[in-house]
Amino acid sequence: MNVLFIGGGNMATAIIGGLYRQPGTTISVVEHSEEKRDALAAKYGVTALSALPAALSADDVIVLAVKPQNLKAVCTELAPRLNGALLVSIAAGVDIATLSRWSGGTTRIVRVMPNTPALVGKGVSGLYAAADVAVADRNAAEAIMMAVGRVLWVGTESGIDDVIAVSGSGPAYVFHFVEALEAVGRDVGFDAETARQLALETFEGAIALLRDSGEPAGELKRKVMSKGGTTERAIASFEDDRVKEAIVRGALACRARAVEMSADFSRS
Ligand SMILES: NC(=O)C1=CN([C@@H]2O[C@H](COP(=O)(O)OP(=O)(O)OC[C@H]3O[C@@H](n4cnc5c(N)ncnc54)[C@H](OP(=O)(O)O)[C@@H]3O)[C@@H](O)[C@H]2O)C=CC1
Ligand SMILES: O=C(O)[C@@H]1CCC=N1
Repeated sequence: MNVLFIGGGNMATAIIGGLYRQPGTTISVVEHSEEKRDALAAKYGVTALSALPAALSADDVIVLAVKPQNLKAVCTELAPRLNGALLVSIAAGVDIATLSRWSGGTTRIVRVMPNTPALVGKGVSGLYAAADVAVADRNAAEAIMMAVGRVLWVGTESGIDDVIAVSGSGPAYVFHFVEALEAVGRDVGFDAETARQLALETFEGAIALLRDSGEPAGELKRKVMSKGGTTERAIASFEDDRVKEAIVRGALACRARAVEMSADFSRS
């Protein structure tokens, strides 16, 4: 499979970091920044280009990995040289109908919503394709994302917005929480490295326990909360501050932004 990434930033790097180990996959990247091109070529042995190739072929898979606001320009430039290549868009907030219109009317499009843990092979991606997209094209998009983690197909395009709210943007929510836990560690007197290790081991251990035990998070939470003890006081404070509700509101605001972006781009 020949995979051409357009945009070699955070998310493309995360996917390439897993994909480059796959036998039978040739990876090229078109990226503006010379520094990023050099880094990608040196680290992953990919072909790094400063401009789009003159012509593509129907066997190529093009991964659109630029920011949504750069996507119209990229698609417009791609349209005359696409020659039926498959488009895989990882952009948030740009619908297939809009991508198709910008790309000269092609319908060979799969939308994917990955997340950055792809870089360490622990990504999770939501995928969506319209009913008329061939099984071979779905399989190609799925194979790319399976190289960097788990995949989940959603049955409607709005399902991609649902995936963004939970797992696409989700790593940032977790990092936000880790930042707070590290800050507590430092505030009570640990050095920065110790505070970081305590926070990370706590997250890793808690996730491992969730997976291994199969018990719901609420049940495991209750097992930490000794009656009249310390955790009970912490959780009561979180509840007073409506922390859970704030996280839900934030994730729904994330989803609403994806919907808003899709509406805006559909008019451009
Ligand atoms: N980051 C994440 O966690 C996730 C991101 N996504 C999606 O992935 C896409 C990329 O996001 P992310 O990787 O974070 O963004 P980045 O800004 O890190 O990467 C995009 C890269 O593309 C370059 N670029 C812009 N226009 C062109 C062009 N015409 N040709 C070649 N290169 C170009 C940019 O260069 P320059 O900066 O010079 O413009 C930049 O290096 C977005 O659409 C986002 O919605 C999806 C899921 C998760
Ligand atoms: O913040 C964003 O718009 C992108 C999409 C999902 C994660 N990052």
